[in-house]
Amino acid sequence: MKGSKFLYPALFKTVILPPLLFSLVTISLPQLFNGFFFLRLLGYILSFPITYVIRSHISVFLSTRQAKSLGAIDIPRVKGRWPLNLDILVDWAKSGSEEEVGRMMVLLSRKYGKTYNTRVLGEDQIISSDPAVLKHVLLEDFDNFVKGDKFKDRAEAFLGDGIFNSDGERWKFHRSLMRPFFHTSHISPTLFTPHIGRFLSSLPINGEPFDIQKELGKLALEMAILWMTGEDISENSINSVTSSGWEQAKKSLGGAMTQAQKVVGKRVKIGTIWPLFELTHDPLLDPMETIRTFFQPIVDRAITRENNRQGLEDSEDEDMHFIDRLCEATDDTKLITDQLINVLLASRDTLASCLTFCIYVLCLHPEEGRKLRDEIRFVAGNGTVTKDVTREMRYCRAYINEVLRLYPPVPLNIRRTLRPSLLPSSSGGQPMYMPGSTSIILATILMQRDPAVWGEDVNDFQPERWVGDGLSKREREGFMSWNYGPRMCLGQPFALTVINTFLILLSRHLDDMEKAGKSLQFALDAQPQGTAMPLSWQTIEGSDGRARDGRDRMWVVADVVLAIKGGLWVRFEKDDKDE
Ligand code: HEM
Repeated sequence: MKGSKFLYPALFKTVILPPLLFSLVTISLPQLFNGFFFLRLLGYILSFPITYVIRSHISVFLSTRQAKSLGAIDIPRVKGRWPLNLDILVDWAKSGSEEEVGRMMVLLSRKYGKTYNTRVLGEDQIISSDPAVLKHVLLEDFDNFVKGDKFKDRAEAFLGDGIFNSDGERWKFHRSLMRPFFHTSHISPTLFTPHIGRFLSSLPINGEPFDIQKELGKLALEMAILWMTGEDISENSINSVTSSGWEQAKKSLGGAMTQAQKVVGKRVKIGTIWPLFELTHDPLLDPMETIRTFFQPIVDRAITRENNRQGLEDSEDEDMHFIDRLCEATDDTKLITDQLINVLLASRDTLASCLTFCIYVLCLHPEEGRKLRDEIRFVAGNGTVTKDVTREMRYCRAYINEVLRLYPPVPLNIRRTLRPSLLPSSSGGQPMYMPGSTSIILATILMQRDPAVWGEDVNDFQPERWVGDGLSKREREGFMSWNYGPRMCLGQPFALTVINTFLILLSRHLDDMEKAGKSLQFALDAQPQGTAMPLSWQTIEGSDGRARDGRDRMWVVADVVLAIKGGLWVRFEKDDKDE
């Protein structure tokens, strides 16, 4: 059975062990129970919560003792309103995909500090937004903090044996295999310029509202596939594969990726007993069928190309794509496909999220948008977008960094200890003891919005803070949108090339629109019902720490990545001054 490696031991501990222990009690003390059927029944029923509570107390006792022996302290444990902190579990489950998860974390950190243990159902669950802890986890004790076998087990059918789904030596193998392919020399803005140009000119300009977040999701998918495989999968494009099955898979690829991500996300949320929720069907079968149908002929063709290239003296070809470099390095078809799926997962949503928030901020803070466009006009003019041009755009880079600081596409990350670890604290003091086989949620978004790290103007959108040598060591270490340490994002050069190119072309498009007296504005009236941000959050008092202290105008949620609830609805509107 799928997932049985973790399920059976868990079932033994929670379902079999308690009555077994109670049976031992009844056998050793027959005089107490013989003839008292209801007492026995009650004993069996109570054996479950009692064993749970005893196990929980034993683990707390052992952890505290171990902490003391190492000169450390316990990580502060949250004291919920209900036994075993069940209220936290319920709040967590209810808030699910909403940004209220972040809200709960803020409230808890106000009470317990930047690192605390929610300890739901007697199981340690550490959460931290302390830069010192994040650095410790992602860099200083890197080998000890892994994605873990449990995650691998839940994502295996989707990510197979890919970089995202591996640790230790296997991860090192993937990383060293793929690193050279992400080098900036293999990524040129000219690959994306026509595509982004077509995207921008397809946007409605007659005042009709449109959800640009959704459109950017498609664009990010298309650009990732274009760079990885050379296939243009945008509408009306001509492809090297033509079968009707493949055409169908091409159309459904984005949806299939989202579905597969949701299934894995749900498994992670349910925890060890996820296989029990999939006894009658495997929800990954359909999306994986689509994803594999899409990639298989593309991989087959790349392998044929590689075979034809072999033996040729100078096989380095300008038109080589990520897939060709993979085929050059290995002929393992499954490995190649797994890597493509992993990179697609890593790139599509993060890129779409960053582009979405670049536009959101452009509409929200027109003054900074104006500075961005002035620089683009000055540096890039109307010429070809090249790496030299993008390198010159200092304000643009600062703008992107500031977007990533306030709206990190991956707002939370998670790791698991192999062995116990001693967590530091930014405020000094004794280290905190974290047991082995325990998960920690790294709350990047809270760290990047923390006044203790970024100063009192933390919630202001201020690209200037990134210009020159403006950033302090504390701030530099408090920015982890690309992750940190050996597992830092491999796709950064790709992502920045696309984002820079996009902003240049967008700026030119906005200039053209301006000549026609139109500007891009929020279309709040078009926001689907129930997704508009509550009005009370638009003030410091009403927001109570949400919505960047009342600065946001749209409801930001932590979905698969950071996103805007209901979509980012905008329109090209006639400027008031022209009316
Ligand atoms: C703004 C866009 C992006 C952001 C903010 C971002 C951020 C991140 C983060 C936070 C991680 C660590 C994830 C983890 O620890 O589980 C990561 C890993 C990774 N990213 Fe990105 N990413 C972006 C775009 C991309 C793109 C476009 C690609 C590929 C073309 C890519 C490829 C990867 C890969 C392969 C990894 C795995 C690295 C490893 O495990 O060693 N990313 N990225």
